[in-house]
Amino acid sequence: MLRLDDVTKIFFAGTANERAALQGVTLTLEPGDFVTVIGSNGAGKSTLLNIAAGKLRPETGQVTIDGKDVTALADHQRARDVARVFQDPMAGTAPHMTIEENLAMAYERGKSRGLRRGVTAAKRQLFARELATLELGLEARLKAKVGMLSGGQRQALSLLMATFSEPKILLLDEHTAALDPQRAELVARLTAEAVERHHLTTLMVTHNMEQALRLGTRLVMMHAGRIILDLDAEAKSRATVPDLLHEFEKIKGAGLDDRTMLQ
Ligand SMILES: Nc1ncnc2c1ncn2[C@@H]1O[C@H](COP(=O)(O)OP(=O)(O)OP(=O)(O)O)[C@@H](O)[C@H]1O
Repeated sequence: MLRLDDVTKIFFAGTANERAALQGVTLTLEPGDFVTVIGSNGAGKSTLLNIAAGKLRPETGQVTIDGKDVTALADHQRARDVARVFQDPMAGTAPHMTIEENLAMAYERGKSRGLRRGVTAAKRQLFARELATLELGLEARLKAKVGMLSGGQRQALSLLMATFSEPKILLLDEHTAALDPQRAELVARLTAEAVERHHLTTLMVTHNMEQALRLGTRLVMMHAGRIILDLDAEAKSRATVPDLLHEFEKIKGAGLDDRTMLQ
């Protein structure tokens, strides 16, 4: 469903600030794969998502979605196929619009311009049904402005907006990191349910190794622009946080000095 072939991304090439963010990364996600991505700061995780989303173009390599070469397509040209939830709960929703207007916008995402916009009675019913799955009572607040919601409620809504129109690829960029532990847990549970319910092909970046092991069907570890570990469902189910730390330690050579991995 999603294929990255030998993808390289270099920032400030040929200057003293040159940064090889991705170095020959090859990754294939089959339909329904839910891959969690971990790695130290600057490992290339966000760049990987940006390349998949079309926010960035690779210097070399190819990106394929559902058999179609999309390497040259910008993010808005992939909008029908790719949905994304960011770390910042404010990023995925429009605060001055109501819950139902936000959902209507997401519903129309990537559809042809000729389609009627706005909220019809049928859509309102659909939105209420979808909101009820969040179990946050938002189905009774369809006309509330999104800016009035808490960070956790807003992130749950962002997740719903990204998933209910069933994109081919779902990209989650540390989407629980800015929430308190209880809300992070809720959004993690909602993520697992939505991915399962819609059978979504998903890439999720997280700094939380325990979460990376618990969620998803496959785990990828990155370091210095490369994939250094790729665990399938079976290997992932047996792996522990100390195992992951050990792998990371091995690649870094002299002991673990990146505390951001320790969560
Ligand atoms: N827009 C950019 N311009 C210049 N350099 C960049 C840009 N984006 C990323 N980089 C560099 O590319 C490398 C990979 O960054 P990236 O953000 O992908 O890492 P990451 O694994 O997501 O890190 P973190 O966990 O800290 O978010 C880093 O060296 C970073 O400084």
